[in-house]
Amino acid sequence: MNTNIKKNNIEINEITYKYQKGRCVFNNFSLQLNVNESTVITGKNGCGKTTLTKLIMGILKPNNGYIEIFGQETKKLTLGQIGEKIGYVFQYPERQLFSTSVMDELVFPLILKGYDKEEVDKRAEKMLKLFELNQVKNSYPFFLSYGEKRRLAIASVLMNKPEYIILDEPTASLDSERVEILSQVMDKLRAEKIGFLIITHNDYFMERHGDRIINMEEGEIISDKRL
Ligand SMILES: Nc1ncnc2c1ncn2[C@@H]1O[C@H](COP(=O)(O)OP(=O)(O)OP(=O)(O)O)[C@@H](O)[C@H]1O
Repeated sequence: MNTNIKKNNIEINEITYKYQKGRCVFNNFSLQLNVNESTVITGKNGCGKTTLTKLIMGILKPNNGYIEIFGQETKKLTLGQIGEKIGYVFQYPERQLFSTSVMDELVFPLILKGYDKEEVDKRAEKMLKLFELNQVKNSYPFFLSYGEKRRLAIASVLMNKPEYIILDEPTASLDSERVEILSQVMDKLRAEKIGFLIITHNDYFMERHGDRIINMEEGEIISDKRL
């Protein structure tokens, strides 16, 4: 295979996954995602969408088969190495917020990695403005509204400038105005050739952002089309 194609792919190859206390979610499941594209995955609750994203991020490990991101097998990478390349916005934003202020939530991970404080602060200020979080910048993330938490979760993932972004139900609890703000940020990222994997039930969002739309049912792909 051409190595360039491999490098631009997330390759999910014949994976089987069963939760310890649950049924088999995937049985011999394969899928290739082009990281320069925006792919939407949709499907009924419980069909395995979130499980798939967690498998790609290395949070869950397949029982059989393998997953490669940018030409490297995820089982040979640490969670941190995967997170450097792929930004993951959780379905429930409170699960990814851990700092004591909104500003810290944005800057702390990058400061820990040794980035220049001035540059990080500048990037954070841009995010606060973009996601309308300026007024709560000193608040404890735990006390934010659900919509604010979601916007903060997305902003903190973008701070890292990932090459690919997975968004699990990004429009849940955002009003239409804020869906539009998010859409415009995503348009800008697309212009910078950043691809997405978006899990959504929102038809408007799907059509606006999907180059490719995959419909799943019980751990299987039932349709896969390009818009
Ligand atoms: N920790 C877990 N332990 C056992 N079973 C689980 C666990 N998490 C999810 N499941 C089951 O695995 C299946 C797939 O769940 P998953 O959350 O991936 O679906 P989904 O398509 O993302 O659903 P939703 O749209 O509701 O988020 C479901 O039957 C679910 O009940």
